[in-house]
Amino acid sequence: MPFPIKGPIWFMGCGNMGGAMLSCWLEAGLDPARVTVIRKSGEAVAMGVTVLTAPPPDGPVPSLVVLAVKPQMLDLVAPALAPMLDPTTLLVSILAGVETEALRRRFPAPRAVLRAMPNTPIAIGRGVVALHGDGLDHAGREHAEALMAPLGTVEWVDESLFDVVTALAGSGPAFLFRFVDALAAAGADAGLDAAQAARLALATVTGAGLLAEGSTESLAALANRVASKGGSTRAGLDILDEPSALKALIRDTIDAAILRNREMAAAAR
Ligand SMILES: NC(=O)C1=CN([C@@H]2O[C@H](COP(=O)(O)OP(=O)(O)OC[C@H]3O[C@@H](n4cnc5c(N)ncnc54)[C@H](OP(=O)(O)O)[C@@H]3O)[C@@H](O)[C@H]2O)C=CC1
Ligand SMILES: O=C(O)[C@@H]1CCC=N1
Repeated sequence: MPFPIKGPIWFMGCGNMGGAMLSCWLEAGLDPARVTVIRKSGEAVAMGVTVLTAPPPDGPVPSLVVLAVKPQMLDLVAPALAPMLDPTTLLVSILAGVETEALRRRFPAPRAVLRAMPNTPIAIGRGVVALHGDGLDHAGREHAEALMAPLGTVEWVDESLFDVVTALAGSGPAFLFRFVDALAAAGADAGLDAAQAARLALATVTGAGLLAEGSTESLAALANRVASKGGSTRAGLDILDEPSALKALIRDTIDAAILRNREMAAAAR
């Protein structure tokens, strides 16, 4: 399938996330000659991609700009970038917390603004990308979905819930990595070799995720398949299922992340 957007494509910032998005798109057939990356270090990205430390002063207006700097850098990069855009530019922002209105104030020209919240597994095309569009018609939404499809699962979310989806899916991989580490550490504390425990914990989580993905059964039913009545898994689940245990811990974790997203949103307003 041809890349869904024609014309020049700029990345403002190309670190963990910008870099992963770009790799996915190049793998999906994007011609690197169409891409300009603007990044502080000027470090090379991929063969054929132009890398600059400031927006190109002349040349064609970009059809697509991906904002992929840290939210705190927004006001540093916006003044030089905004005048280079016109109504035909699709502005995509992956900045946590920063709302459409805050983007529009800094980038008044683009007709369409797309907020996207990816997560790090996009690097292998198995991420989650939550989207909220402003100024997109039906065709524009279809283009946005096609643009993000190589990255993984794409879902539209109302902007009022963007901080929540950022906490759940954007931050989610970090929370899960901690869980896997905790599983491994508990195994090691109980006597397993630490490296072996780490391998087993990761393989268990990967296998369980794939099993759940391919199953029509609920997660509760899948857990019950592991836990025989009166058996050892049930004894462990009884600890996790205490009202003040896992659910409360995860709720506090997600709430803390949501709160921080809201603080960043307020700062950008
Ligand atoms: N990490 C994650 O899991 C997720 C992050 N996000 C969002 O993605 C955005 C980027 O995060 P992430 O990729 O992790 O961050 P990184 O620190 O990896 O990347 C930031 C990029 O910004 C560039 N940059 C910094 N200052 C400037 C400047 N003055 N001019 C131009 N470029 C500059 C850096 O350039 P250089 O590389 O040359 O130093 C780098 O390429 C954030 O807004 C974050 O909220 C969203 C979802 C998930
Ligand atoms: O921690 C952050 O700010 C971003 C948001 C989602 C993942 N990383």
